[in-house]
Amino acid sequence: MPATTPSGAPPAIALRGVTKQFATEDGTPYTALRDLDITVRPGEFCAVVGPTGCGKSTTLTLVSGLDRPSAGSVEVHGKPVTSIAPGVAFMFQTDAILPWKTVLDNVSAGPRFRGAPKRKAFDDARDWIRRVGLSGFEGRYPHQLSGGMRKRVALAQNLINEPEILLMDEPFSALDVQTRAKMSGELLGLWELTRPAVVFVTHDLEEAIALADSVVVLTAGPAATVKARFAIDLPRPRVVQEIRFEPEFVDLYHEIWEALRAEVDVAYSQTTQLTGTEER
Ligand SMILES: Nc1ncnc2c1ncn2[C@@H]1O[C@H](COP(=O)(O)OP(=O)(O)OP(=O)(O)O)[C@@H](O)[C@H]1O
Repeated sequence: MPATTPSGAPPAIALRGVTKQFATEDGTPYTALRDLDITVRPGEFCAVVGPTGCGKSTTLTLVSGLDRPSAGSVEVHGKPVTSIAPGVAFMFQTDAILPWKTVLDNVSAGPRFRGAPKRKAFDDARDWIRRVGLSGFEGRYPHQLSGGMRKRVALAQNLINEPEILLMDEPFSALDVQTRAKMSGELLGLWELTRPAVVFVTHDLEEAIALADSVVVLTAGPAATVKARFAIDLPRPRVVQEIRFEPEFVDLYHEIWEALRAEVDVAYSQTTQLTGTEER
């Protein structure tokens, strides 16, 4: 695994030999991740797929600094992650926007927290609100918005801070299929503006291929690790809703699904065995 990118800069993200164990109720450790190696270049869009419960969210948590590995190293821009790192934004499955604040106040919260003058923070927030297509909704509260609109607020709230790294944990999974495809397309357009390195966790292989420069497939847990990494060399800019019909896309889908299917089968048989045991 290279220690630097071809430009000589360290990778945006480097997980090397990472193992993560959790304590269980009976005191025995549960090994969620084992010997995990993932590197992401500055500006790279990396999608992580794997069967349910394999450790995708745990991987993001380790990069964010919200938790520490049991063994191995996690580095951001060549520096060990010891706490929540500046320049790293995290977008979760559930909305993290504040219900008692307007769209404008939510989006300007980051710059204001960092001490930007109110006027500048509001001007920048209005710019980002426009970029995510919400001009005219500055004074609305989150409960007055649709799910897709709230995701747009969350995107603006993150991107206004111009993060160098954006961690996304199934950010659009709560949306209906059409809104989800639309949001994925919009995400790519917004990503092009500031080009953070992205780690995007998803269950949806089509979404992963449509968005990413690379797709990492994790094995089924326990002790999940990287099974394979695929380069997605489809040209950009991409039209997310249409790229899935391209022959190159279909070929990649078949190739990656072969790797993923075996792990999904393992995870599924583990769950059904567990269920069977419980029912006996
Ligand atoms: N704080 C914790 N304590 C104990 N076990 C945990 C903890 N966090 C995660 N785990 C376990 O680690 C494994 C990986 O969890 P994780 O949430 O990272 O998987 P995932 O791939 O994101 O799952 P999903 O696809 O269902 O969202 C699971 O078996 C989970 O139960």
